[in-house]
Formats: sequence, structure tokens, C-alpha cells
Amino acid sequence: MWALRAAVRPGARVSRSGGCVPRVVRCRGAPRVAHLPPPWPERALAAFGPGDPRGLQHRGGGGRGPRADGRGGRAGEEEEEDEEPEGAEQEEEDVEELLSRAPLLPAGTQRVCLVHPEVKWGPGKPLQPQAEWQVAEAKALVHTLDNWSVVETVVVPTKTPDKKLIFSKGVLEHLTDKIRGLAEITAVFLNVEKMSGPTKKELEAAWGVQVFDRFTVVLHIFRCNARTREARLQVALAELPVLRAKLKNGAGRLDGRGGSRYIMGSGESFMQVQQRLLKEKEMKIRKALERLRRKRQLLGTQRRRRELPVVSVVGYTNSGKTTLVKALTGDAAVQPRDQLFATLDVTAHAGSLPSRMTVIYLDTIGFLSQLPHGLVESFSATLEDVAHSDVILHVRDASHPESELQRATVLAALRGLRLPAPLLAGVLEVHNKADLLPGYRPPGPGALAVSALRGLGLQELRAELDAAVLRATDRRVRTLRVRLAGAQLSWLHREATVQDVHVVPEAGVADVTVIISNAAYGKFRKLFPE
Ligand SMILES: Nc1nc2c(ncn2[C@@H]2O[C@H](COP(=O)(O)OP(=O)(O)OP(=O)(O)O)[C@@H](O)[C@H]2O)c(=O)[nH]1
Ligand SMILES: [Mg+2]
Repeated sequence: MWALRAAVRPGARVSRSGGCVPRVVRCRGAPRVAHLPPPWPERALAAFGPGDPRGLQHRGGGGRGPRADGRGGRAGEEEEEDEEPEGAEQEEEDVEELLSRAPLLPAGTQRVCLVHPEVKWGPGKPLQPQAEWQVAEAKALVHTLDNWSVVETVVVPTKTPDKKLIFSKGVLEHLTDKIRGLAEITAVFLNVEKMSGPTKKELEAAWGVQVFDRFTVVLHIFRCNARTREARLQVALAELPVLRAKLKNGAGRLDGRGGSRYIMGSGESFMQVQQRLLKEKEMKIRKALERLRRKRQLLGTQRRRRELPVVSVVGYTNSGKTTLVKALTGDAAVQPRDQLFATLDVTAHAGSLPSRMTVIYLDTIGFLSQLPHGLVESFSATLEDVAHSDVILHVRDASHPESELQRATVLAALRGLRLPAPLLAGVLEVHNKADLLPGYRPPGPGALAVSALRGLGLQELRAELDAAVLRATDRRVRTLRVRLAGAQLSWLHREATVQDVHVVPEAGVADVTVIISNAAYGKFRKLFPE
């Protein structure tokens, strides 16, 4: 799976994914963290416009962080209001309306029985992680929810996971007896990608408790972790199939109230009205997303025009992406959390490399195996930022027993994004959490062992990144002789990374070592011919 809106954030600012709740489930109004003065590198400052390092974020970043203008702002407030076209206020209201929904999962304490159908045979079997790890991942999903716990786990073999009731008749009867005997449970988490409405209905009737699938649980986590408007809209889009299924099953109105079968005078049946409302809702969401996407593209263009290299940090969920971004940028406000899908919004953070080049790191949403298609699709557009980056850093949790499968999942997802071939070919692999594996060496070339948490191997990583960014962006280190009296030196400070200035006073010149793109060098020569 994928990522999102980019908000360029200076070193020590609150990450949209961070500054939040320690665990999921507080959907709105997350506590705010005060701004710290940003150790924003000069070049980056210059790159984002006159006098306002927060310019880009303010213009297009969206999100719920404290306002750049210092006003407090209510929860859920976005920071993208300037230059809004006419009618924008009404559209804002419409969007808020689209985003106010009844909860997907019940509130309060939930004691869950986790039922994992273990596929013993079948074509997909060899690619499946072992049941043990699928169960561990499912448990981690449940524990990500506030006040939810797994009190019982049942692994049930099945040959026919695609059948309506997933299990064979005998197995299902046995399972039903077992679940009925578990008096303390309040819900069942059936670890399948997605259940059809009728399956859910039948299982709930048989088991006497609510039954949830992976789609619903992940969607709920997403909904609670989505901070920016774009992420929230994408979750709303992904939820539409759930609402449609509910409607089909007669679970009723979109506004949650009861209703008569026909709407008086309209000639439309209740069902037709609800379906029409859903269609309208989908159109509105898509329109709102399109508006935001156009803004994001504009942002991307500005960033590219200013030529700050962008490094996308991608990887399986919980592999340590956010921790690594924090370690590489020194951004004290970035908040890694031990939970799945802690990051649901792409945030951008500036950091310096040993060459003094400033790069923008994009912290992205994590991938997960067997993620429902609808979810992937609704979020894939937000990974556009990754496609426009210069280098991709793939963070792997080397300590995870299913690290290889996780790698395959991430690579498959990246391939699905139709990234430019050179970008995909040049992916840098980082084997994180090496502190948990004393003496660990990555098997094979092209990968580095690091511990983002303990700060191990970061120097080597920065050096690798330096080289990778130079390669990818057609930049070179050049030493140029400039006249001290002219505007050359200040031009270079603005348009390139100045590494060293050696003044030769008697000649009124300086030898300036810079990292400069070929395009910028061409401009320099045009402006200041030798
Ligand atoms: N031991 C160890 N733990 C680490 C390391 N890096 C990250 N972690 C832990 O792994 C957990 C997840 O870290 P995050 O940085 O939030 O992972 P992520 O990939 O951003 O996760 P999502 O945003 O949920 O996809 C946290 O508890 C981190 O403290 C490391 O190098 N060593
Ligand atoms: Mg993260």
C-alpha cells in the first residue's frame, strides 16, 4: 500500500502523524504540541520563499497542526485556505459534512476472539506468511485500537476461504460451539481480507456477537489516524463500499435514522434515495480530492523548481520509517509509535547530508500484506509524491521473522505505483532495527544495516544518500572561480550548495566549491560567462 499529502516541515515541528494520541481511536481533536524553533537549514529557508519557512506548508500542507500564523485554530482546521476560489466556503462545509460519520467499530472496551482461517492448500499458499505471523499481525491491528484486546485466538484450517461461510460445515459448527462458549468476548475479528454482507450477517447470527474483517479494522485505524483533509477524504472514499453493503443488507439509512419505504412525493424508493445519496457523496469526495491533488501537484512543481532533492522513505508498516526520518533530520517533534499505520499522512522534513546538501525526506504511510484492494486504490493517488522524488529509501525491519515477505509486499506495491524506471532501479535498502540483531550484516550488496532508534549506521547511510542524490539529480561537485565584486557568489549561495569558499584577496576572486545541478550550472555560465 501507499501515502499522501506533503507538507514541508522544518526540523523541529510537530509531524502531522505525531503530536497525536498515544494509540489510535481519537479521531478528531488530537492534542497539539507547541512549536519549537525550527533548526531550518538556510538553503531550505531560501527555497521556500521569502521570509516564511512555513510558506509551503501553510499554502498546501493541510493538516491539523498549530496554525502558521500563531492563532490557535480548532481541531480539524486546515491550513490551506489562501487563494481559495469563490464558493470555497460552501465547498469547505460540504467536505466537513462528508467527513462527519458514525463510528465504524463500536466504542468502549472490546474483548475480541481472533479467528484466523489458515489456508492449507491452494495457489496463493506458498506466498502466504506463516499462520503464526499472520496471527501476530492481526493481533497488532486489534491492539492498535483503544481498549480493544484479543482474549482468545483460534486458528482454523480451511480449504475454501472464498466460500460464503469460509469454513466447511463441520468446522463451522465446531467453531460456533467454541465461540458460543466464550462468554467474555464481545466481538470476533475474522482475519479475512473482506467479508461479504451476507457472510457477516450469517456469522453474527450464529455466533451472537459482531464480526469484523481486516478491511473494517484497517479502515477504522486509518480513519482514526488520518490527520489531513486529503487522508480523511480518502478514507471516506474507501468507506463507500461498506456503506453500500450495509444498504444492500437492509442495515439502513446513511444518516442512521429509520425511514419509510417510499419517500413521499418523490417517486423514489427509500433504497433508491440512499443509493443516489451515496453516488452524490462519492462525486463530492472525488471532486474535493481532485482539488487537493491539484494543489499538491502545484506544491511538487514548486519544490522541484527550487531543486531541493526529495528522498521518499517507504517500507512495511512499523519498520521504523518515522524513527529514521527523525534520526536523519533531528526533528524532535516527529513521533514514532509502536503501532501499525501510525503514519497516515505524508509529511516532509528537511535534513542535511555530509555534502551540506539539504534534502527533503518524505515520511510515508506503511504497506501491509493482504490489504484490501479498495483501500489501496483510494490511497494510491497520494503516493504521487513518491513518484516525484529523486531517491527512494526502503526501510526494512531486519529483526522481523517475515522480513523477506514484507520486502516482497513493499516492492510489489512500489511496482504498482508505476514509478519511473531509474527511480525504482535505484531504491536504497536500509535494514533497520539492527540493534536487535548483534553482529548483523545485510546479506548481499546494496543494503545498509542501521538502527534508527540507537543512531547506528547513520553516517554511512547519509554518505550513501549523498552519492545517490548526486547520481539521481545530475548534480556534480564543481570548483568555480568567481569575482568577489559581482553577484556570482550570492547567486551560487541561492541556487547551489556551497561547500567551501577559498578567497584569493590579491586577485579579488574566490574559488568556490559547490554542488550544482547541470541545469543550474548552465544558467550560471549564461549569466556569468567566463
Ligand atoms: N529496537 C528498535 N526499534 C525501533 C527501531 N526503529 C524503530 N523502532 C521501533 O519500531 C516502532 C515503529 O517505529 P515507527 O518509526 O513508528 O515505524 P513506521 O515504519 O513509521 O510505522 P508506521 O507509520 O505505522 O507505518 C517504534 O516502537 C520504534 O521505537 C530500531 O532501530 N530499533
Ligand atoms: Mg510512521
